[in-house]
Amino acid sequence: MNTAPATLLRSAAELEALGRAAGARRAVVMTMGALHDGHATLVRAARSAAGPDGQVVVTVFVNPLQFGEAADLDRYPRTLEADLAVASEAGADAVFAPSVDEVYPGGEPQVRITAGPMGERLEGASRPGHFDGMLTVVAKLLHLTRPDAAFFGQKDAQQLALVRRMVRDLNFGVDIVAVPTVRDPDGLALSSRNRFLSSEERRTALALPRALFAARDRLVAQQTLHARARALPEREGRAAALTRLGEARAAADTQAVALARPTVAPAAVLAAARAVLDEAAEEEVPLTLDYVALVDPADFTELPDDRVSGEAVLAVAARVGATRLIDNIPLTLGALT
Ligand SMILES: Nc1ncnc2c1ncn2[C@@H]1O[C@H](COP(=O)(O)OP(=O)(O)OP(=O)(O)O)[C@@H](O)[C@H]1O
Ligand SMILES: CC(C)(CO)[C@@H](O)C(=O)[O-]
Ligand code: BAL
Repeated sequence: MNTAPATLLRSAAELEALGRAAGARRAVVMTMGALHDGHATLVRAARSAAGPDGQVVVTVFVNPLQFGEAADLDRYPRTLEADLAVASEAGADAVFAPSVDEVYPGGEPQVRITAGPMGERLEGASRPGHFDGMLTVVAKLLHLTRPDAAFFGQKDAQQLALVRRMVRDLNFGVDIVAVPTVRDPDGLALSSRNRFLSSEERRTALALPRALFAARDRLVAQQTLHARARALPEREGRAAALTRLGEARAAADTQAVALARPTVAPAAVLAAARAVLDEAAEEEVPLTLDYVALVDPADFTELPDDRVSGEAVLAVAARVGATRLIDNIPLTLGALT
């Protein structure tokens, strides 16, 4: 791994001058700085995709266009020196950290990318204009860095889906690579905003991953039960099924339910998550739920209750104190294969 210090580039001209060897692949990781191990994981993935002869560029830019509340923009952590060290350690060759004037020399751009209907759902509904601002800067940074591949975290699942959609709809000709969410050992997804949480707030915030895991466990339990029920020979009656499974009488009824309804419906997955979130709303340091939704990963529309198979994302957003956090988990509905 390349642990030489990454070159700090402050302007588009410096980025242009970086150049690259003929045929060398360039991989880009876009960030708003305050780098943590989630970002480092993206950089390591980019490094291994680019290969030793390729080039990895990390961008660090707190994009005013994607912030609603001025306070959120003002207090966003800015830690460039530490970011350089993290990016270098993870294998970046260069860190492009332009000023706002460098990115928007003519002031706020008049022509922007519009995220469309997907940009108005969930995060888009809570942060109006956020996704237009995000896509506009991602488009600019793609033009400035001209990578073969760009790496994005699954933690910002709706952002990832929108970037994919923009690249497809507008023929950007770049590979978008998704990296799974990196979590602290207690389950909390790493996020630059976690540093604002007091220890009590952090305890409450753990309801986010707990809710997601409870929903996943509910789904898997039902899928497992159904798979076991299906595996029993048809001629065996319910009594024999009971003996085989070594379960109590109630289990036979559950089996009948499992067979009648082959998998968990969206409402049941959501109910498992909601139960955890409702409890957290009653804590002394409470969680204020913004949304919890089971959505289609392609367009972030909510799944109807009769959708019992296929890919899904369970997404949640909540405030704890003054900090707003998001998290999600990918799920596969339907019978175990
Ligand atoms: N825990 C994580 N696991 C994987 N990828 C992550 C994680 N946190 C952030 N990323 C990804 O890093 C990239 C840059 O994200 P960003 O700089 O906004 O960091 P962040 O920690 O999400 O900050 P915040 O949540 O406070 O905005 C995005 O593609 C994002 O999805
Ligand atoms: C992609 C991004 C760097 C654009 O500002 C930002 O939204 C982020 O850090 O996820
Ligand atoms: N992490 C996504 C960027 C934002 O919150 O503005």
